[in-house]
Amino acid sequence: MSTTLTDLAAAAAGPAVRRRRRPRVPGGVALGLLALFVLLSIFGPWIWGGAAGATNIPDANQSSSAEHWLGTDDLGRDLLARTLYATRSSLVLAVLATVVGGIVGVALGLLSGVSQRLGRVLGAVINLLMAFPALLLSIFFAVLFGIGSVGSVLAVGAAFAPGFARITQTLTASAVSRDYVEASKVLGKSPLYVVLRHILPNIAEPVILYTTIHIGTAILALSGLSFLGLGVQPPAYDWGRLLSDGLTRVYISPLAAIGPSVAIVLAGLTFNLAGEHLSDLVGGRRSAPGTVTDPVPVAAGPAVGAPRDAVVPGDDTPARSSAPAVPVVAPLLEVRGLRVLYPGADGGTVTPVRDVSFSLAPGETVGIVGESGSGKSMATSAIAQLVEAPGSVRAEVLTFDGIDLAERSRANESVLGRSMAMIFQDPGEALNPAIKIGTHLIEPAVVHLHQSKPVARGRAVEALRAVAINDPERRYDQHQHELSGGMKQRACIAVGLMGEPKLLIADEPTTALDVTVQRQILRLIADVRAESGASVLFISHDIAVVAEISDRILVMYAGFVVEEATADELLARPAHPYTSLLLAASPDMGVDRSAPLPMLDGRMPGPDVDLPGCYFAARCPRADQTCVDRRPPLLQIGAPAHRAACWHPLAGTAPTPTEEVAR
Ligand SMILES: Nc1ncnc2c1ncn2[C@@H]1O[C@H](COP(=O)(O)OP(=O)(O)OP(=O)(O)O)[C@@H](O)[C@H]1O
Repeated sequence: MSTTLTDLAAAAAGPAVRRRRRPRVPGGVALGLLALFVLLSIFGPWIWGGAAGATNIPDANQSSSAEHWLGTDDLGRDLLARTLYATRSSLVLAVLATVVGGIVGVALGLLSGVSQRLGRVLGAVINLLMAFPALLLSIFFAVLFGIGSVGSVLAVGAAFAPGFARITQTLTASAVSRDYVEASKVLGKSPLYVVLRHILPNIAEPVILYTTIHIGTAILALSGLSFLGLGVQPPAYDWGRLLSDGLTRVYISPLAAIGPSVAIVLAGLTFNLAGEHLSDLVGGRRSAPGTVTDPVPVAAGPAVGAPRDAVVPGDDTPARSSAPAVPVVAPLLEVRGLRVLYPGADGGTVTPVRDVSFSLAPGETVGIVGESGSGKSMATSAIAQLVEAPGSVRAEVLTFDGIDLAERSRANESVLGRSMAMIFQDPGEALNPAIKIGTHLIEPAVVHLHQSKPVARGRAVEALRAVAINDPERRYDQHQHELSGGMKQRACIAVGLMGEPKLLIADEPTTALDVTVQRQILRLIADVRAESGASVLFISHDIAVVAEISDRILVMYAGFVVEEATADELLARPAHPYTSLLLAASPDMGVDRSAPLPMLDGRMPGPDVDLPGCYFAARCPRADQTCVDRRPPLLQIGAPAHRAACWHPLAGTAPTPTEEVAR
């Protein structure tokens, strides 16, 4: 009858994975019974207190009668009155024990969910404790904490804590991987803030449901302890104590034992059913998000008042900036020899990012393209300081807006939080569902620009308007589930505008959106760039999408930049065979659509593979022994801004070996 962790996780996840397995007792019955028990525990002692405590020796040990339905005890006290009176103590102790277990378990679960190392140790302890039945653990802890009400509450709480820790750990592990937690880290928030602000509100619902259900189990556990003489001690009593006393005279008056037994079973069932009903209600509520459709963006004009010359009226193509192809001013971002390393399974090292070097001028848009697993996201995570232990980031140079990102300091974190904004692939993941859109928006302004909330609110409404969200005042107070996918992504871009954005990192921002919305978002990013002057690092596996928005393009393969050129040059004269195959495989790039797409045979070497030569050699139609034996450096090929790492670049793009890129 108890609801399982899976049920709770399913309820938390939403209707898509929620299962209905059996006919349920109507929710109204469960809630009605719950209300009855609550009323009994409040008013019971007032109503039946006198009868429950009044001794009457001549009436002692009577069996059931019209006057005493459950009979009397050895002091002549009415057992029905005592059973009703004991509702308060039984329920209050059960609630206290569950709360104790909940607080301890949730704290342990949060700790193990946010710290991987601590998580492993705590996880082992939790697993060990979960191997024992809770009732057995309660008896063990009751002996440890001492006999009596306090000891039994602590014992049952301690026995429940592993279950709470397990569900919290599971929910936290899922919550910490959400993009809005990553975004919060970009803003430089402390782990405590992240836990309180982003994790706790999102796990609260299933944890509360779990608590409700466990009150029923706590009633059984505490009654069991009292029955065994380990719980409530005379003259105090609860249902377990009454059951224990009733059993001694079960042959005289069976109802003396049956009365408290029925109370225990009924109360236990009531809390379980009420928990299940709440769980259903939560699932039902989530199934009606009231999603609205994406509005057509503000006609042809730029969303944030971009200069008219940046946009051709009626043209839906995102405008490229007139920024120079090669940075001639001091770069905003300078990356040289960037590597990301993780410990491997066999004690070795895996290197998802092996060698990335590039620079980004103020106002410039650089696209990073490459097939899945080439290290695009990992490289930008390293730039945004989002690579966490056990991963480590190495770089010869890694500077942003004049600060050395290798130095972790509060001042640096503040610059990052203010000036760097991330736009993630799935806007639904990037916005915390428990927090209003407006709260997401004002955070960067309040935390990093120290603006007052009213000022930040004014700016937030303007930012929503700037990204073409209609009725921004109303949207400000809504939650993410009330917005369509395109609107959510617009809201995420608006969050980025709330600081002083100098760099927008957009990691596949259109992949999760449908095709028409994709183009609106691409255009919006181009407009935002034109208006704010921010640089953009735009990641996609789709070279056609990258080419539309970027001034320059980096092509990544197996953790290396294998080619770099202006967008026009790359499309017209790809030098690396891999780039050429990527272009040929993209149906949007003007290739003959009737011809079959060339397939890239073989697989990209994983981050655990260490090769002396070119990582593309095994799949390359032009490869020879030199490619297998020696790694090609990134060399200038033809045009000044065009570089490729290839011993045999494509015709018409002769290498210039003397101009090897300094690293
Ligand atoms: N925590 C991690 N530890 C070790 N390796 C990882 C970790 N996270 C990702 N990787 C590996 O790093 C490599 C690069 O991943 P990354 O996500 O940067 O690729 P990507 O080019 O962005 O791909 P996609 O387009 O699919 O997101 C992959 O092989 C991936 O398996």
